[in-house]
Amino acid sequence: PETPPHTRKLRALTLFDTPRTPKTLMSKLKSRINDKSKLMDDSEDCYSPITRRAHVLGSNVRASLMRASPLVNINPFTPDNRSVSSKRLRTQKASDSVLLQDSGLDDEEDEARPAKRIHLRENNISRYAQEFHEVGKIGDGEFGAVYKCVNRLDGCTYAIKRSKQPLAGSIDEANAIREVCAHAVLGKHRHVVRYYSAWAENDHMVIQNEYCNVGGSLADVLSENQKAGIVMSEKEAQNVLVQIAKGLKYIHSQNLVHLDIKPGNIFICKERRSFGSPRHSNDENEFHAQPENEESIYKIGDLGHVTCVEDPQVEEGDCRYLANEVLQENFSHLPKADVFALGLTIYELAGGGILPKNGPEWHKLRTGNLPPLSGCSSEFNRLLQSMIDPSTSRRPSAAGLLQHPILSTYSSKSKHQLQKELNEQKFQIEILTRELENARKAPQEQPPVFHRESFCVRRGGMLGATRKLQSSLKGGKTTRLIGKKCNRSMSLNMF
Ligand SMILES: Nc1ncnc2c1ncn2[C@@H]1O[C@H](COP(=O)(O)OP(=O)(O)OP(=O)(O)O)[C@@H](O)[C@H]1O
Ligand SMILES: [Mg+2]
Repeated sequence: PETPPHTRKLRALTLFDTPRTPKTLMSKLKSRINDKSKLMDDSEDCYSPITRRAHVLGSNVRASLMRASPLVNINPFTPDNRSVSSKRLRTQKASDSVLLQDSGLDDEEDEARPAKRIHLRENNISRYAQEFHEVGKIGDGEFGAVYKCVNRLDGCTYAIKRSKQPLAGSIDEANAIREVCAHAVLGKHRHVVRYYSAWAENDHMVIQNEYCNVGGSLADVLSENQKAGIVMSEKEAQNVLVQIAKGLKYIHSQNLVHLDIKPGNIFICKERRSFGSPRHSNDENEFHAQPENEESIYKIGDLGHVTCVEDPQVEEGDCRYLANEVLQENFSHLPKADVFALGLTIYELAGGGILPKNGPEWHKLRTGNLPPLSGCSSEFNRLLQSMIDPSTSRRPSAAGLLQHPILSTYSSKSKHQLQKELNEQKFQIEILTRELENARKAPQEQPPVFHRESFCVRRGGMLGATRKLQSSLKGGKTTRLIGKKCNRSMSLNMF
């Protein structure tokens, strides 16, 4: 290998039969040792950063800080708080005297606010049993167990992740809070698992997430395929690659990185193909056998390792997918470490076999030496090879991957799909035109009535027609929009 890993780390790597890297193991060990002492003086721990700062600021400022800072955690991943934390980083480097002269109370207050203010045990509201009906366990990870649950009130199904160990005061607590913060910031993308809420019960973190209805991860698909002697087709592997690259592109656009991309952290949803869906079933791009009206949506989950690009707090992920530069503690190109992990994930799915946790095979992969997949095209093999290139500058970015010629068919709509969508829109326009004619002919005192379809078309770009309809609404007398004179089957959700 070009850059041999640190020998101490290398030795430790071979000692444990676990995908966790030595750094993770050591930090866990340390946290357990520290746990007892932290538990003994919890209140001081909670406020110690404030107290420390307050000594510098004087008693008046201390009093204001205690009054002004609400007891809430600070999400380190929101853009506002990221700028505060990088500011904090800069000011830490400056001398204390300069800091005191330059800062007003507001700045001092921002800097003095610790990221973690509420400890899990202070938030012990029992919700799980009260609010959810547990259907069954759907997964088990290093950190937590995941249950399929139905919310008693809204009747919807969720995946609820509960930490295995009591967390208060441990490093796992910080990680759990990090996972929640990351979810709260990133939960708005089709290819990232959606977050609903989080709370603590008996020192355990509980996270309520979107339930990915296949009820497992790509690791489960992989092991089932391996048992059955099946290998995922190149087209399906490309489909997974595109979807996860889209999720990563979004995460990276927020200046965050996942750092634990692997089949076990990619969850699957089967969705009905919606009206105007970009996927299509009857053309040459169909990639696998599943009912025509269903498609697989792959989502990035398990955000327990997410960190900021600018001020990274790196907790290494599974060592089988770990880029060498991260092991070497070079954190200057972290998004490319996600691309590396994705490359090996896809390689494994497409028949590359079980990945090594250490040893010469592990190092060989880190030199960019990827044995070609026999069932796949040379172009696809080359693409995977580039994703694990030892040079981060030669590795494509997540956004760059989506531009790759062999993947572009998955990233854009086909001619067939565009034609289909155009026909659907023409049909909707025709319906709206007729309704508009009828509305013009109708007697003045009758309020205009819109079908649900009208609304759909308005959203589809029928601005002119809508303006006419709006003006006919304004011009009329004050009318009851919903009720007495309206046909019950009509809908008026227009504005
Ligand atoms: N939202 C979800 N929908 C469906 N299944 C899920 C969901 N979240 C988790 N699972 C299942 O639970 C398993 C463990 O979840 P997750 O990876 O979040 O836990 P973890 O303890 O953080 O894992 P790790 O060992 O990677 O640290 C997953 O591999 C998956 O099978
Ligand atoms: Mg996981």
